[in-house]
Amino acid sequence: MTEKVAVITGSGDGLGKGIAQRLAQDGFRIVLSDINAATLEKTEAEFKSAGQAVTAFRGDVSRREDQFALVQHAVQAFGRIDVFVNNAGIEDVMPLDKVTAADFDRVFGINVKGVLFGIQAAAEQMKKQGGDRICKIINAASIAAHESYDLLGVYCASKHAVRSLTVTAAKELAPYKITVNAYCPGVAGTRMWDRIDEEMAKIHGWQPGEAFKRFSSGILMGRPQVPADVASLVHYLASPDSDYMTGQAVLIDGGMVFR
Ligand SMILES: NC(=O)C1=CN([C@@H]2O[C@H](COP(=O)(O)OP(=O)(O)OC[C@H]3O[C@@H](n4cnc5c(N)ncnc54)[C@H](O)[C@@H]3O)[C@@H](O)[C@H]2O)C=CC1
Ligand SMILES: CC(=O)C(C)=O
Repeated sequence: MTEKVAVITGSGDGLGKGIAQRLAQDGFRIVLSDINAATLEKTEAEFKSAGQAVTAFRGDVSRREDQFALVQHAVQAFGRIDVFVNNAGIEDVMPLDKVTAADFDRVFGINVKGVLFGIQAAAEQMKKQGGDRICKIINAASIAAHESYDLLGVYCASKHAVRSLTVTAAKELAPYKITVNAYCPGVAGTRMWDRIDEEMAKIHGWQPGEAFKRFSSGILMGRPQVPADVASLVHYLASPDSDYMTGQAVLIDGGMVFR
């Protein structure tokens, strides 16, 4: 049987890169995608020098045509798609009374429309494959999909929307043998948290690192997470072990939010 193929958006850096590394170790052929050409090229070169089967596509998940072009690129390179990870996302740090229409559209354009377009593009291809294997769509949600935090209102609303899209897509795509689940990380020290920390410090007059420390201080496992923690869950969601699971938004946060 042909090797499986996984597409991961926002995989030039951060959690997406960690997920791509884990799925490559699991034997998937990897399609990297990111809006940032520099990190994308660097990550592709790292995968190639590790001898992994990889291709890269530069795209913006908020553009529907880019998501469909990403799927075309994957199929041209590797013939099929088994797993599509809608990982790319952005944050926004401000109180609700400061949010402009443009701020809202930027966050929802990437975090929500990006996931919707990814689901549409991936499902179209997976349906064509005819259900020969169970295919998996896996979305990045967050603890912010289960809880709502001050200064992160629009971001939290966008991640609640991702949870909802995950359930609807699971219901609509089950007849085609496509499962749809989401992973919900907690606090990971990626560039996203560097930016959140910087913005919160400006608003509260805190020292650099303080917001990250405050958010991480109650984690039961005693440390913030690293990309490999999140990638372990995505490994499971991408594997046949999760074939009977769909429509779930699973927390992987070291013990922060309990649902
Ligand atoms: N870092 C954390 O603590 C948490 C992150 N998450 C979610 O996990 C996902 C990944 O987060 P991080 O790796 O921390 O973020 P990050 O900011 O470190 O990396 C995100 C990657 O996505 C890319 N990207 C941004 N906008 C894009 C677009 N329009 N099209 C394509 N690629 C784009 C960036 O260039 C970057 O490589 C996001 O959806 C985020 O909301 C969820 C919970 C916690
Ligand atoms: C970045 C994130 O998802 C948070 C703060 O929950």
